[in-house]
Amino acid sequence: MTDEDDDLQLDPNFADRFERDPRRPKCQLYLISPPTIGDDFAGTLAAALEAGPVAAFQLRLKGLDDHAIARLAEPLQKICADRDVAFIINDSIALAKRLGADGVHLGQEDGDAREARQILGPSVQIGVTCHDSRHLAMEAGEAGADYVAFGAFYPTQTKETHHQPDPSILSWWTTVFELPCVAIGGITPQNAKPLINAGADFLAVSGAVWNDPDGAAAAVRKFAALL
Ligand SMILES: Cc1ncc(COP(=O)(O)OP(=O)(O)O)c(N)n1
Ligand SMILES: Cc1ncsc1CCOP(=O)(O)O
Ligand SMILES: [Mg+2]
Repeated sequence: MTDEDDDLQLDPNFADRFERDPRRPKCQLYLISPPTIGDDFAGTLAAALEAGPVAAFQLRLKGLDDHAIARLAEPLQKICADRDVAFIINDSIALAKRLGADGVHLGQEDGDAREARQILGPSVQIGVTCHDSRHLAMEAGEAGADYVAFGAFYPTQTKETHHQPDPSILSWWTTVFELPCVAIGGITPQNAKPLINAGADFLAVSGAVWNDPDGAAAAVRKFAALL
């Protein structure tokens, strides 16, 4: 929450009374890559994308420079394109431009959505991390983002997190704005339902897919059964 959020009163029971707007598209799965990948990842990704509907795949590799990420991205981008899955680059507007990615995801420290729009053009999707802040989300919307991301909703091993929104932020957002919202952070097939019911347009998931003991494809099927 930012200080500005204090001025925006929100009833904590809002999500309980909320009914998903039937005119809004159904909640969809948005896969986030593991922070490091091995040679076998392309096969795992292809199997995951074929196991059920996936709207988007974000390449989120940490500890590598843009050149190294670009090399790893090439086969993964093709796997996504062949299956009509949006290929999103994390963190770097320049890399998204260089690869001709379908989108870029920007954290609060990763650059400005307006600048991204200028560089990437009108048809590239721009997502912005908004943590647990309605204020940041409205700012992102005004800056021209294509989606806002709230989280981390649940504890996660994938990233050190400092914000934990209540699902009611999704209900509030979808009641007030048409712009899609993404829920992220520790989401599993077991804990996803409150986020879907609260109005999330996308569930962004990493660990619960790539670390599922039954395999990533089985994990996608488990999510697909809920959506
Ligand atoms: C869909 C989505 N939402 C949030 C994030 C987190 O982005 P950021 O805050 O920049 O943190 P890093 O992912 O860069 O560690 C995301 N990547 N995707
Ligand atoms: C990148 C990110 N931003 C907030 S939580 C998170 C991690 C998402 O991964 P997981 O689904 O494994 O919690
Ligand atoms: Mg980032």
